[in-house]
Amino acid sequence: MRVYSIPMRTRFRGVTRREGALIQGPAGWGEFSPFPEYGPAECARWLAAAREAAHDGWPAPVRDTVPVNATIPAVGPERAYAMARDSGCRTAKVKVAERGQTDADDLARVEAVRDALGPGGKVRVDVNGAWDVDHAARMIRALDRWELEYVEQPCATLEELALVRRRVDVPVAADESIRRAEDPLRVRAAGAADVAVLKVQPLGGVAAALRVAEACGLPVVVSSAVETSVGLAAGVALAAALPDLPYACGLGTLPLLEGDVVRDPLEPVAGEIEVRRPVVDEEALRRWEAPDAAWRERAAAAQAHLGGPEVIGAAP
Ligand SMILES: O=C(O)CCC(=O)c1ccccc1C(=O)O
Ligand SMILES: [Mg+2]
Repeated sequence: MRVYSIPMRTRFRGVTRREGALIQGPAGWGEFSPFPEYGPAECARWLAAAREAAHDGWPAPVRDTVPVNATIPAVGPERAYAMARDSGCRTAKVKVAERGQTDADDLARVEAVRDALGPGGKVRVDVNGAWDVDHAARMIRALDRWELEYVEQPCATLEELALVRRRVDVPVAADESIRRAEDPLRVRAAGAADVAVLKVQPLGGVAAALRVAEACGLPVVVSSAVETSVGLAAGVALAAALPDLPYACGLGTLPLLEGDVVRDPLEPVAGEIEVRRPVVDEEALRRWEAPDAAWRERAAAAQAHLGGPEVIGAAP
C-alpha cells in the first residue's frame, strides 16, 4: 500500500490536501480515499471499490471517450471565469451556497461562468444540500436567468428535493441522497430527482454502481470524489460502460489537484477524457508520498466491516 497527500489548488469541501491510499493487484492499481470524517462502515464500500480495481477489473466499455464538465469551486467571479474558460469544457458545474458566502456571491460566480462559456455552453450548480425549500426555489429561479442545465442536491432530504422539484422548471439531480445501492429506488419513489449522480467509491465499485444505474431508471451522471488518476480511472470505466450517457460527467477534477501519481494523467482534453487506465509512476508518486500508518489502520477497520478477501496486507 502506498499513501499520497496532494495539495488542492483551491479549498474544496473544506479540504486543503487530498489524501488516500493506492494498492496494486493483478488487475491493476486501486484507490482507497474516503474523506477524513467517514467511519469504518462507510469506508468499507470505498475499500470494496479499491479491491475491485486491484483484483477483479471492470466491465467492458461501450465508448472510448467520456465528456466531462469543468468543476468550479466557490471562488470569486474572476477566478471562476478563468477556470471555466481555460478548462476546454463546454459544460461547467459551479459550487454554490458555500458556508460564509452570500447569494450575491453565487449569482456573480454563475454569471461569470455563463460569460466564459457563452450561450452554447451548459451551466449546472451544486448546492451540496445547503438550502431549505424556499431558499432553493428562490435561488434556482434567480440563477436560471443564466439558464441552468440542472441543480444538484439543492436541499438535504428527499422530501425537500421532491418539493423543490415541483416548484421549479430546472431539473433536480440527487448526489448526497445516493450513497447506497437502495437509495436510487427511494429517490425515484419520492419523485425527488430527474438525474442521479453516481460515484464509484461510495457505491462500492464500478460493477455495483452499474447495477445501481440499471435499477434506478434515471439518467446518470458519473462524478469523481476528487481522486488521483487511479481513482478517476474507475469513474471513467463506469461512464464508459453505461449504455446511455446523456450528460457530461463530473470526472474533470484533476485540475483541482496540484499533482498526480501517474505520468499520463486523466486530464480532460477539449472536454473529453480518454477511456484508459494509467499506472502509478514511481517518480510522480515519490513527490507526494506520505506515511502509511494511519491509512493502514483505516483500511484494517474498513476491512473488518467489509469481510471477504483481504484487500491490504499487514505492514511489510
Ligand atoms: O461533479 C463534479 O464536477 C466533481 C465532483 C464533486 O463535485 C464532488 C467531489 C467530491 C465530493 C463531493 C462532490 C460533489 O459533487 O458534491
Ligand atoms: Mg454534488
